[in-house]
Amino acid sequence: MAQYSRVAGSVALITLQNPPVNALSAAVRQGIVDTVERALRDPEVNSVVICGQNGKFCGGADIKEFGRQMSGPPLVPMIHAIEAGHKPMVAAIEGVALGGGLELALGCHYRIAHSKARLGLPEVSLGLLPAAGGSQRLPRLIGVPAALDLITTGRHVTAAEALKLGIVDQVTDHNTVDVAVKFVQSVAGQSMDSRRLSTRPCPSLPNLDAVFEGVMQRVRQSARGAIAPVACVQAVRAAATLPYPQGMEREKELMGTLFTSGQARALQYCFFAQRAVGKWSLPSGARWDTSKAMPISKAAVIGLGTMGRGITVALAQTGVSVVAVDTQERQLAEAKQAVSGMLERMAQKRGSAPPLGLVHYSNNLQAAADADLVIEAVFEDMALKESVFQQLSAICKPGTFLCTNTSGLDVDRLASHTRRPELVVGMHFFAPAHVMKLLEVVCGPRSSPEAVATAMQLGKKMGKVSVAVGNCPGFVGNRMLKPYVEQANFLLEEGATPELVDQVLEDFGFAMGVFRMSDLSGLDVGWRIRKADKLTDPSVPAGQPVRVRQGRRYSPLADLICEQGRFGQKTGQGWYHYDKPGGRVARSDPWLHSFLEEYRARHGLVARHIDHQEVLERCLYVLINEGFRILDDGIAAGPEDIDAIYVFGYGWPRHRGGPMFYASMVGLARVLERLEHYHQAHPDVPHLQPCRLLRRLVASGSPPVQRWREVIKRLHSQL
Ligand SMILES: CCCCCC/C=C/CC(=O)SCCNC(=O)CCNC(=O)[C@H](O)C(C)(C)COP(=O)(O)OP(=O)(O)OC[C@H]1O[C@@H](n2cnc3c(N)ncnc32)[C@H](O)[C@@H]1OP(=O)(O)O
Repeated sequence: MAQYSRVAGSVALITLQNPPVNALSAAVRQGIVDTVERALRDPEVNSVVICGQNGKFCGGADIKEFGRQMSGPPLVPMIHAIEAGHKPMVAAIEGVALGGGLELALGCHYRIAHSKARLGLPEVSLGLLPAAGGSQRLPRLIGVPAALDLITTGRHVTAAEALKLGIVDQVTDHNTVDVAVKFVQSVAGQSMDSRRLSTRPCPSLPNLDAVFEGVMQRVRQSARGAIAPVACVQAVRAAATLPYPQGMEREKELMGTLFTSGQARALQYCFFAQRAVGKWSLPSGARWDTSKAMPISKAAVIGLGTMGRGITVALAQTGVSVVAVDTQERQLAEAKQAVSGMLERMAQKRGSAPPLGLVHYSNNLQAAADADLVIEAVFEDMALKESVFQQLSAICKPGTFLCTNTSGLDVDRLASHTRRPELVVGMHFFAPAHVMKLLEVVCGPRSSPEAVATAMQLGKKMGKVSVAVGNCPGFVGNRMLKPYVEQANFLLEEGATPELVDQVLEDFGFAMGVFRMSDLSGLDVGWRIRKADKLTDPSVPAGQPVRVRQGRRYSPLADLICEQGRFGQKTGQGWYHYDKPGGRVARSDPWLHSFLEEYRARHGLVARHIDHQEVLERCLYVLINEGFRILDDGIAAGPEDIDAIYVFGYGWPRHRGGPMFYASMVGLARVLERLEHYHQAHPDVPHLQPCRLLRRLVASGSPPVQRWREVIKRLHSQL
């Protein structure tokens, strides 16, 4: 809806009303059309201000309407009518002007923003482009390079940057509507001809072709197969090269392709999935909106390796005072330097002072005594972590939350080593912890609602997408990763190369294939875990083939690589070769290829041709199958939780929506059929056996992913 009122005698005030963000639903668009017509007709009105209710101008088109039959007046003629109007119209921008919201403002003759407002055209992150004239008006207003930047990245800009770029005419710290009303009165009666952006030429640019070619190349490289960023460049090119009406035609044509694409559906699903995981609830009754999160003003981080350092930085960035503890003097000294360096570099980028004073260092666990929350990030070793938890339990004040950054060990077992197991939760960060958006909050069976709520809220404050998950080996993300990596190793045994597997996964859209990723993370980490799981035991029982462990197929390839001291990037050799230890550029390694040949010969394996489809299906479907098991076991509340974990923590291409969404797009029956096929070919790989929940969903007609919870709800939940 849009409310019409008269202020200061002759100014029509149109207020968009659609909480929480005044999205341009059919009703709002109808309201705007009606009220603008009324203002233009009303002889008592000489100017118009458009604003949004509750301090928010407009969050753009109503994304919830996208999958449905469109109704109500379309945006393009609505904005055109505003621009063509003979009375001056000013957008009073508070809160946000995003997507269609900013396009509406660009149709106005002037824009005045509050200093705290954020503006942007984020359509690209929903798989779309600004198709209500935004791709044509913005370049005419601020020039091609700046418009390309905003439209292809979808980034939000502050009011200050918007003023610098020329998007807004004025920024105010006062009441924006009052300022806009005063302003519009001052221009009432003037000609608006020069203020209509559609009538302006795009500022000319030397080497136009070269600019677009360069941008297109960059965009294609970083888009990893996403089509919207490419269409955005094409639309801006139309603005730069065609008259406005033809440019609008091109914008419409490009949007037509995007709007119905699977990628747009996937990205819009991701938008809602990200919000859905914030509304967590546990079978214990604990919920996001009723469980009390405790304020955390002082935290302690124990163990200052890579993870501990990143977590310290992330906490300090949030304004939390941190005591960073490591009992090894050398590690402590190195950590001090590294943490300060990271804080300084980040502050320099932001143009603010680094929060160095918030971080204190100690070599004594006792320093954690008065912390509100402790995050243990010591070496991934159960005995060591148990000992740390035992000590923390004795040292810390009553009520201190004890969190572990373990990537997969039993949180409940750690809790049992404390006097207050209800205060223990997992906070599983992803490296680098100050950059990566994901946080798995692991709820043990005894974790209290307050402990979960506190960890979830702290994660949110740190800018993370926090997902509540249950306690099992590897939790959600790493549990699914295990069969994926295992399948990749089996493919090598059967004739594939790391280059082939990585290429297929990167073509799918992963930032890095599984082998390049393993080299980056360090191969020794998994080796240590397999040793702890007794999988690498050299004294395999007599007569037992070495490619079978614990009754199932096992590939010792990664162990053999580690035995050669090849731990990945850090040692300069792993699945690939690097020019030096710590080198980043992965090169094909002839040694590895001969090693694979010798390995196959030793085990009587004959290399066969493996096509891209098999690589993709075996790697992805086995991971998805484990996702179904996780849902069936009640370790994740819904498919959105798994998808958010994979998109924000594991480099799953966002335009594919996450593994569970992808499965629903492929078709559950097809995923089931292919898993059955591969399981038949590899009966000694239990992970390929289709999971019960997948069969159940197929039997119930393969409902869309948004309705899986109805089937899962009836199953046992461990969350
Ligand atoms: C050929 C056909 C032509 C069709 C033309 C279509 C044109 C499309 C152009 C567009 O405008 S696309 C939309 C562009 N806008 C956005 O991408 C903005 C999305 N929203 C946000 O980024 C954020 O929500 C926010 C506005 C910055 C607010 O962030 P905040 O953290 O304060 O709150 P949230 O938790 O994110 O959101 C609160 C609540 O509001 C819902 N919501 C937000 N934006 C929209 C929207 N544009 N449409 C519908 N709903 C929206 C969000 O889902 C939350 O809802 P919940 O139920 O409370 O979870």
